[in-house]
This record gives sequence, structure tokens and C-alpha cells, in this order.
Amino acid sequence: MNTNDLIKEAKKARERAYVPYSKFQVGAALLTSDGKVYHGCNIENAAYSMTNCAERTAFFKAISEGDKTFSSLAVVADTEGPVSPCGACRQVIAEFCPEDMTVFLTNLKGDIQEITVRDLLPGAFSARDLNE
Ligand SMILES: O=c1ccn([C@H]2C[C@H](O)[C@@H](CO)O2)c(=O)[nH]1
Ligand SMILES: [Zn+2]
Repeated sequence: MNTNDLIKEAKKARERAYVPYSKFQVGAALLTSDGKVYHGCNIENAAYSMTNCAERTAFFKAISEGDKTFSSLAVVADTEGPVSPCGACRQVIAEFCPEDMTVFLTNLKGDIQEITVRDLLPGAFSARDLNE
């Protein structure tokens, strides 16, 4: 699947956002190494802190279905510039993706920022930091 198609899938996912509180819809499309796409949207809650971001929704769906090898990720929101994933999502992306994997940060205007997982969260805490 090419980048434009993956971004289209992220836009489809965004339409399913459950955002009665922020009204800020976010969509994610996570491509596996064998070509499957997991969609994610943000899902809010009246207890605000229970909210799950679009990116983490996509990862948790994939991991829970047994997929754990990823080749790219696209994220989209109606932002001025390319959407900026929150810190929690950057940490989850760092956990499951190769450091040199590309993430496409986009918006509805068609801006596309290509960034590596490494550059999304420099100095990420990782399994290597655990003293085992
Ligand atoms: O990268 C991001 C940033 C924010 N949100 C969601 C969380 C919340 O529902 C809304 C406003 O923060 O946007 C995401 O899904 N992904
Ligand atoms: Zn997030």
C-alpha cells in the first residue's frame, strides 16, 4: 500500500472518532509488514482522562490481534500544520516500531510531514533501560 492510500485509510478512521467533548477528530492507519491495515480513532470518555488517542487505538487493536511487525503509520487531524502525536502515543510507537520506520503526520489540507520513529521521541525510554 502506498503513502497516499494509507493517508486515505487514516482519514476514513478519523470519521469514526468518538469525540463529544473535544470535537477534535483524529485518525490513524497502521500498516503491518504483511500489508494489513489497522485503523484507529480517538475515543473519549465523560471521565476525560480515560480517552484513548487514535494512534494507540490502532496499535492496541493490532497487538491484541497478534500483529506486531509494522512498516508505516499515518496520522491525520484537522490541524493548521501536520498533526503532532502526544507523548503517550510517541512512547507506544517507540515500543512497537523499528527506529527507522517512517511516520506520516498529515492534516486535511494535505500537508505531510515524514518523520522517523527515532526522531518522534529522541531518547525514548525502552526495554534496554530496564535492569534485568
Ligand atoms: O495525536 C493525537 C493528539 C490528540 N488526540 C486526541 C485525544 C483527544 O481525544 C483529542 C484532544 O486532545 O485528540 C489523538 O487522538 N491523537
Ligand atoms: Zn496520543
